[in-house]
Amino acid sequence: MKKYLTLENGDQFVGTAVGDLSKEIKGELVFTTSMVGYQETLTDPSYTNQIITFTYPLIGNYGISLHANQSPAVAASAVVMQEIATTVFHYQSVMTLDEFLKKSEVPGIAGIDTRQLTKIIRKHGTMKASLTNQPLAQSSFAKSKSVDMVVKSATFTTPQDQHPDHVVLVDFGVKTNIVESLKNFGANVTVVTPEASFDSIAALHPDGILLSNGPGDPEDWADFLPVIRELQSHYPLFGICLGHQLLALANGARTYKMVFGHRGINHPVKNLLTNEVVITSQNHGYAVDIDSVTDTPLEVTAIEINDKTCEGLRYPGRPVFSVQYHPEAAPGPHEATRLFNQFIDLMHTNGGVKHA
Ligand SMILES: NC(=O)CC[C@H](N)C(=O)O
Repeated sequence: MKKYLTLENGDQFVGTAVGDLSKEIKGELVFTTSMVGYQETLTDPSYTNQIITFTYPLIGNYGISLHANQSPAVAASAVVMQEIATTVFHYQSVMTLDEFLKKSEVPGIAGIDTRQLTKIIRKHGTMKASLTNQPLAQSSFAKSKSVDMVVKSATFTTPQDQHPDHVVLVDFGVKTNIVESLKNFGANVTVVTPEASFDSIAALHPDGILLSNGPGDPEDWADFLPVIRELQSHYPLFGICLGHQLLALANGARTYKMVFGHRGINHPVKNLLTNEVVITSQNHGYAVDIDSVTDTPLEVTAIEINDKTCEGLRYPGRPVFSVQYHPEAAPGPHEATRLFNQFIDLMHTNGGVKHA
């Protein structure tokens, strides 16, 4: 069965339908250069409402495991591949990628020249696209908000340890491995939604606050910025990806939409304080305007080597910092995992008490 991928600029690709065969969708077309980790990528909530193109030519060859999901189901709207593996080899595999997509009711298209498609996205930038069962004579791409801001309403805690560091994690669409990484470093985690007020967070007696990753335009979260301003003056705070962008906005810096973003697992980031370079996992389409940080109380601590964009911030004099990349990886290299350690250390030094 054929499937049609139509881009906002009129370009059209024809391929084979995979996953949910009947479903037709629209979304923002992006590409990731990750060679592995398709299951983690597809279930990362930051990809909500996006159509993911994998630049790696063969996807699905080690199947789907019960342990790799970053959220309960596939979060991306659709997937574009050159070739989808039908024969799967891995001892933990419980189903094929095609079965996983079908189960998640997510459509896909295979047999696409993803190299040509990626060149188009790199030239014209990420754009809206649709996946349909019939060729589109003329596609209509209504102006819409970047994503529907649907976030989980559940608040959960991990079992109490004897002396746990208590992290309150504000969930804008968190990846499972951020919660797991905090737990691995001995923290007790309570997840709250961005509807939480400062008082309701303070009532949980946190030792530290984590602002999570999440989909969409950071400017859509303006209502939560006053809460961040209060949180950062009371608690150690760590922002990851969207959380980093929100920390910047809360302090008066600006964000902007990048041409095609950073999505991959080998982005080199230079720490400006130590001159050290780490290879990082990334998935973002917006960035903090590095020049706009100058007029804020924040300091830029890291840049992406290739395009010199802002990758890290800190608030001098306060135990508050953030990174644009994903230290929890999943998928990706584990070089930056120690940032969780740094966060735990800040909570210990600070003792979770008011620091302002
Ligand atoms: N991974 C994320 O948190 C992504 C942040 C934001 N939605 C962006 O695309 O820039």
